[in-house]
Amino acid sequence: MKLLVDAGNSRLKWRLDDQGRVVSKGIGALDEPEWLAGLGPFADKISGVAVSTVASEGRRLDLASQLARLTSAPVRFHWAEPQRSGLVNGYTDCQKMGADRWHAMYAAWRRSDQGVAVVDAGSAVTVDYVSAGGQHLGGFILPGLQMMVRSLRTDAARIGFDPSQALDTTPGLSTTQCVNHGLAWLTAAMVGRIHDDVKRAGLRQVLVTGGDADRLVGLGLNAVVARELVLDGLALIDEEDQRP
Ligand SMILES: Nc1ncnc2c1ncn2[C@@H]1O[C@H](COP(=O)(O)OP(=O)(O)OP(=O)(O)O)[C@@H](O)[C@H]1O
Ligand SMILES: CC(C)(CO)[C@@H](O)C(=O)NCCC(=O)O
Ligand SMILES: [K+]
Repeated sequence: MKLLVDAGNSRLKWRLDDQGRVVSKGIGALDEPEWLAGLGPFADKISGVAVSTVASEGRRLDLASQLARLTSAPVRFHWAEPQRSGLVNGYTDCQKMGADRWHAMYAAWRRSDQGVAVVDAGSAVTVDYVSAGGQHLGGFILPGLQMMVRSLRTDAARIGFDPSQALDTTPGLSTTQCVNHGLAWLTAAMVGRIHDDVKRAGLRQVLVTGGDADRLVGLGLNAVVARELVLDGLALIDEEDQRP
């Protein structure tokens, strides 16, 4: 049984796979080791752990010691790579790319033989384009929804509002509306830009993952929701690396 871990900046997602079958999964927080409790019953069946993380080095080491308390199985951290099975990273310095982006892109590349856009709507939002030939054409990094809400709250003294999941993009008539509609309006504009780029680059599909995936679809993103794209790519890569 293999434990897959996607440790993002705010949340951690885990999944237990056994020969391609999902045995169990969960969500936790890096700072709160409670998530490990859900794994207790499986601990002695874990034969290996694969991790994709974009957390700081300090938190990565905390995670490593949490995992060492759970299991003595080997823990493998996977990072962005220059290339793999036909997918070519467009970064000149691949080590600088977040592992989550590479793993999501790899899963997308393996499940589609056409050009694809990969959108990860997490703490930060990332957009990456991959041509039909597997060339990473580049991407974008933007603040995520909670990050934008937080910055308005923290850095603008007179902006008091109640955040909502509103998808209304009409002009607001109160502070709360102006903020919530503004965030939806901004996201809808991003969705439009993604559609333009996809058309221009001749990509055939958009895959979206991350905590705000449904919100993007709600705002018009023409995409297939792939909830665990990072874990899917991580699973494929770890499997390939373990093969003799
Ligand atoms: N139960 C939830 N808890 C926290 N965030 C949630 C929840 N449900 C949806 N979200 C949304 O998900 C976003 C965070 O997404 P996600 O959990 O994919 O991020 P992450 O993997 O921690 O971050 P990243 O990978 O970008 O560093 C937030 O902006 C928030 O709006
Ligand atoms: C952009 C995030 C935060 C998205 O999770 C992550 O992929 C990351 O920390 N990336 C490092 C910078 C880069 O990808 O170029
Ligand atoms: K993520």
